[in-house]
Amino acid sequence: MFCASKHIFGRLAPLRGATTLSSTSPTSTSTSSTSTSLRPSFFPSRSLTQSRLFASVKDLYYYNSPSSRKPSSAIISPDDKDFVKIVEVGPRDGLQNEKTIVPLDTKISLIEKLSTTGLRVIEAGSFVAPKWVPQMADSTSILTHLLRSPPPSPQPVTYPFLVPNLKGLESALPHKTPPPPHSGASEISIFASASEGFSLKNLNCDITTSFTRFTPVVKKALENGIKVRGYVSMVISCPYSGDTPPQKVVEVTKKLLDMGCYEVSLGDTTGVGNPYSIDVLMKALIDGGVPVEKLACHFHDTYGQAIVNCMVGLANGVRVFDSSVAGLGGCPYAKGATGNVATEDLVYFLHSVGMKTGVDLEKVSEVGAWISDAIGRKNNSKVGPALLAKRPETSTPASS
Ligand SMILES: CC(C)(COP(=O)([O-])OP(=O)([O-])OC[C@H]1O[C@@H](n2cnc3c(N)ncnc32)[C@H](O)[C@@H]1OP(=O)([O-])[O-])[C@@H](O)C(=O)NCCC(=O)NCCSC(=O)C[C@@](C)(O)CC(=O)[O-]
Repeated sequence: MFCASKHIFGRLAPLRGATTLSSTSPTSTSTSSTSTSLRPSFFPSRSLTQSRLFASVKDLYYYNSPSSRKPSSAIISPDDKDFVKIVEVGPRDGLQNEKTIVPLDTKISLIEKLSTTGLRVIEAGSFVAPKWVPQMADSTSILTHLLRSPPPSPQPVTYPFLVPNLKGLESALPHKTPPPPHSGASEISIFASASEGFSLKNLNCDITTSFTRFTPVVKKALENGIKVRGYVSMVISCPYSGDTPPQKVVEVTKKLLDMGCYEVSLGDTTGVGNPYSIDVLMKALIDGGVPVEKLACHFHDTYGQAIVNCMVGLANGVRVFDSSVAGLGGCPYAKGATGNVATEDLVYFLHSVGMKTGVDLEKVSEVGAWISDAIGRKNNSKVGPALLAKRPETSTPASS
């Protein structure tokens, strides 16, 4: 049977080298019909990138025979060459922007239900200042619960927590004294910005200061055996600072990797990216020496481009994608930003091109329906409701 990912890798490697984006003059890129968010002024002329992009997409679909497009929800090894890791961010990114505080029991139920779906990474909360993000104030209780009563799951699951500073790290470290005793988080994420404006809004400091604060956090976390993931926000454009130069993303990504992050997730926080701008960014990162296997894509779906942007990430060799069940979410400091790409839609897409996630699409769709109902939100997944609507009426819903 034809292997999709082999050909994506195999054929894209020469493409990357062969295609030179030489027309980089900002003046040559501006036309009256293209808004800045579609083609940021830092970005090169469209035609060369277009041919490269179309070749990548053709690789992804043309060479993937229909026989390989089977749902793959069986438990599979992360070492499988077609494996794509999904980082479920619903309980954190998905809920952090909810105005009404979601009860702790609902958050824990969400994490427990997600744990049964085959997901291997579920971001469970964040140790940030409660006056800034009150919705995440109960994250210590969530960690304590997960450590005391690990959710039953058919596969090993990691539950990372966001940490902005040393005070946040204290909550993630093992506690020997009550209340409450716990043995610590196994993974944290630090979150930087590629734009000064968002850094000031989100972290209350500029990018340089944020790194001064991250340095001791990463050092202490690693000393305590805690893995550290990095985020870069506003990788395409920022509502406060305008378009983000790809080189700035490269610089921030490299800093995060150099300081000890094992993986960096690229946040299109406001979902303004499109296949063109994402492709240019991917090329800048890869050509800039960032190993693609250390990258993850974290795309919000504000403009409905998240799935196609994930396809561009996949075609460039990315094998880690962040998503949120039912497309929950938004960012408290990015006005108008809506949720991440829905996990259900991402899993459907990945399976359709022959990649393996280990995620049971039907089960995760049930969780999406349940949480949307539980918090009174519209389900932003397209696939979940469509799939569940096709089920025979005798099926039992997940909410029972
Ligand atoms: C970074 C700070 C803390 C600076 O906030 P600050 O106000 O500059 O900090 P401070 O050191 O001056 O402290 C102010 C108060 O906060 C407390 N405090 C201070 N730190 C903590 C902590 N860790 N945990 C609990 N409490 C804390 C501290 O104790 C003090 O309490 P007070 O004396 O007033 O009672 C603040 O700006 C903050 O919490 N920011 C987080 C904002 C946030 O969570 N944003 C959303 C997540 S990022 C995101 O969604 C993007 C992402 C990752 O998904 C990727 C993408 O899509 O782009």
